[in-house]
Amino acid sequence: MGARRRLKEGPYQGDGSESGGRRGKRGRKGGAPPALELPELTTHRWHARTGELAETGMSTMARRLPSVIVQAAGLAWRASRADTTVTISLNLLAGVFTAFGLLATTGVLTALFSGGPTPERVRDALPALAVVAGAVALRAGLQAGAGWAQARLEPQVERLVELRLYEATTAVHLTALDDSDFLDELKRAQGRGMMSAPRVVQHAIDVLTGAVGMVAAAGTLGVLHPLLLPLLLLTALPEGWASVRSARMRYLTELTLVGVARRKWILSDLMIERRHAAEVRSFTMRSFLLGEYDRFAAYQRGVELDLARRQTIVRVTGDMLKGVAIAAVYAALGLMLWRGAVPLAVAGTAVLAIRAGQTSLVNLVFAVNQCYEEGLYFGDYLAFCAAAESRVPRRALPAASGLEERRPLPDDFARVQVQDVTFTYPGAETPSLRGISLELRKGEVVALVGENGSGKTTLARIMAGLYDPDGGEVLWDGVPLTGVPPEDVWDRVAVIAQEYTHWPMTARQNITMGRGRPEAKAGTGAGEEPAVLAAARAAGADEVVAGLAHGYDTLLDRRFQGGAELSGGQWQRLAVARGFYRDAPLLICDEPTAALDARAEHHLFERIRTHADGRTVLLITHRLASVRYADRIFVLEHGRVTEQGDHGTLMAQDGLYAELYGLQAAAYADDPVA
Ligand SMILES: Nc1ncnc2c1ncn2[C@@H]1O[C@H](COP(=O)(O)OP(=O)(O)OP(=O)(O)O)[C@@H](O)[C@H]1O
Repeated sequence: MGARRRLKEGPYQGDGSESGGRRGKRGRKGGAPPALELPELTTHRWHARTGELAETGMSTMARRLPSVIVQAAGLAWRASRADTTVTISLNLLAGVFTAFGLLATTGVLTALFSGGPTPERVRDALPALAVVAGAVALRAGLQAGAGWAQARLEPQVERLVELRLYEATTAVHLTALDDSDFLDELKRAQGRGMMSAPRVVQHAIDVLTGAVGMVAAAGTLGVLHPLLLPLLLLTALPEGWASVRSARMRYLTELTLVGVARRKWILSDLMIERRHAAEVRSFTMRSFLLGEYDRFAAYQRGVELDLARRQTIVRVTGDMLKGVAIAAVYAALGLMLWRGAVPLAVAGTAVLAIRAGQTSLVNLVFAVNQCYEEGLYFGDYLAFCAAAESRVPRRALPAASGLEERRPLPDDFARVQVQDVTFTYPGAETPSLRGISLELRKGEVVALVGENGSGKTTLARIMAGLYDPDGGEVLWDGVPLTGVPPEDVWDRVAVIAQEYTHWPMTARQNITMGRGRPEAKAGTGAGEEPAVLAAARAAGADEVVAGLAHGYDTLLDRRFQGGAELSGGQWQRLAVARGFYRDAPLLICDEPTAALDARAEHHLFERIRTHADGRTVLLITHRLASVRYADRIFVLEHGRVTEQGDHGTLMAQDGLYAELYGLQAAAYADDPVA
């Protein structure tokens, strides 16, 4: 409530953050907007660049700019050599014609300002006028061609950077996605970083275009009279300063509002998404959510109004300085004319050249600023891609050397051995697995049981080749999983995961995911691929599909027209069918029945008990009645195997298993208390 009142009273009163206080004393260097009062947003790493930008002066920018331009050029070159070449060469040629046209203007003016009757003077000026017209037309054509090539470059650059990022994120070690720093860098790279790539290319080309225009105008002025060159700089500087400062203010404001925008986005998601709608109503969340949204929106509005005010001051100051500079330039030109230092025709051309050069210089300064800013974000993107690529397991790379000398992973196995496996999640203080050893023989059903957090899912993920153990090995007939490409392991393991994806695709694709055959037939059952039908029947998903409007072709996502929604248990039946469909020798079932009704659960465990068509099954479940038929049971406690054996042995041991089993059995007894 306190924070809310503060915001309502005036967004910038009382800055709670240290950086905001310091910046306030220094008078918000670089046009940075006031810092946020909301501690959860001020500390966010999204602001990492704010300070850097605020502190960066023009000289630092000029020093670092070449490397940004080289990166942009490299990116454009990789995206399309032809379009990059065309863009650069046409821009250079356009500059040549600009200078040519300006110089030809002197001829026109000389003819017009000479003595004699007017029709004669006009006639004399015609050849030079034709040259000017030709140069202007050619320059316009060249600029249009350059613009077209530049527009073609943009989507190609976007495609390149998107692909590079997603190639890395889908290949990195799964542990990277448990690392909060990595996730943070990923968000920055995927959002602002990726967006900056086409912009950095575009601004680098703008820098080139501005520089070429400048050189053309400056060259012309230099030819006309060397003193005219500084006059050009004098007129362009105030406007250049104003546009850079104003852009930087806007930029810093946007950056400071990123946290607010994210919060607003999360809140709007809560208020419009169907999946939250029921809880928003039943927990009477409406006024809370609207109030929170309004709080952030009010803050944003305040910051933006403040920006508009500060930008106007800068723009007016720039315009005033520009007026003074232009007056000084015309006074200087007048003086030179009066003294006879330049003829009238040359002074006329100089005015035109100064105007052209002024526009180019303003564009150039602006483009340099933009290029530098975008370059910072592009740097984030590049750094993330490099970091992500270094976290792709080396053995996953196509050219991984040394692997070919090792033994390949067998298609099937006689036994899988887990030897003294230890594992700690990144950033975790305690290990999740401590020296686990167990063995699975072909065709067995082996169960892992234990209380919440004992390490069952973690072990299953290591056996599925998703995590590499910190110590110890998982071996398939003596071949360590860490020595073969991970795809080879994933290909031979089917996982029915505890948390599975509701793939926003058809029912068929939800079953065949990753193994789907392109020729998979459409239809509602009769023409369906037998393996799909068998997997669906085994999981009870056939009943789910029978109730869908378009059978296996039904899209399972309500966000699309005609899309259907399933219940939790129906989704789980599809997830189980997906596991059964995948013809892999090892089937890992991690809590496969949590959402199933009693009949479906019984049916599924019956299937697993009969060894799921001869496969080896690793079963994780808290339903101990279903575990009693397993060939062997391993009990995990705090990441260690503390008991092992079949049901009878473990009951006789009277340890944790017997206790948990007894508790569940008692719940079904006629008189639980007895
Ligand atoms: N991504 C993760 N990052 C950090 N720690 C994790 C992560 N996933 C699990 N853990 C921790 O590892 C330990 C083992 O978790 P795991 O999911 O393997 O347990 P489990 O036996 O499968 O539990 P449950 O019966 O609740 O499914 C827990 O202490 C958990 O907090």
